[in-house]
Amino acid sequence: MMGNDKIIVALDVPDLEGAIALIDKLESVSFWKVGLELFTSTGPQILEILKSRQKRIFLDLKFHDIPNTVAGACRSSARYGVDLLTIHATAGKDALKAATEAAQTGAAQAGVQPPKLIAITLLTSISARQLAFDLKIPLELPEFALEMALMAKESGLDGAVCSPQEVAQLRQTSGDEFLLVCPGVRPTWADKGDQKRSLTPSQALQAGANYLVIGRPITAAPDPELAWKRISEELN
Ligand SMILES: O=C(O)c1cc(=O)[nH]c(=O)n1[C@@H]1O[C@H](COP(=O)(O)O)[C@@H](O)[C@H]1O
Repeated sequence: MMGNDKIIVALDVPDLEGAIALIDKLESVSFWKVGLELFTSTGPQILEILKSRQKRIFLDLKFHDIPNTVAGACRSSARYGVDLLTIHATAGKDALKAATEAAQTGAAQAGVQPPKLIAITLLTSISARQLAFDLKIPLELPEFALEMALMAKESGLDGAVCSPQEVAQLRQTSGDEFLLVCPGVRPTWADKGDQKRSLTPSQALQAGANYLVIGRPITAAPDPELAWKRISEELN
């Protein structure tokens, strides 16, 4: 299958047992995302399990703190030898720069490849209305996402996380080398849940995403294998 190496499946489950069951069930998934729920529960043990199965890892801990603290977190994360790592762009330029350097340092200390550090532009669960009325950001949503991505790029990050609805514009502005990862992806037959700015997997890839992050449409499906197969087939 061609399309499915571009899909990162979100392992959003509460414990190690549930995670292992999914990894074993979805054998052909090669790239898994470990996020706040699972990592808080299991710690690095889940990373060891994924590595022992030769899987690629997106460690999505979405750091958002002062420069010194995010740098420390990125240094520690990079030692695990993960492939992708996230930080919020709104932590600011100094934090983004410190994080970039620290990720390199941590990886070098452990003798592993440094992760690609990518910035969250604007969470895909936020609507244009919420951006304006709750967060009081006086910019149009696409412009805000773009500004965050450009700041991340200027600060030396490898890429950004954005919704599929902004990815075409970000691709056009940030060039071919900048990694663009899109969560908030929904096949036509799946529930939107809390995602506000979604497109289908094939639309998101056509718009310029390097990777798609998909969780519940696969992991919460009555038959996760079937859902995974269906999505992979829709992409090919
Ligand atoms: O960093 C992320 O991966 C992320 C950023 C974002 O803006 N929106 C977003 O949904 N995510 C993650 O992507 C996954 C989406 O999961 P589903 O909505 O179940 O497909 C979750 O694990 C989120 O934590």
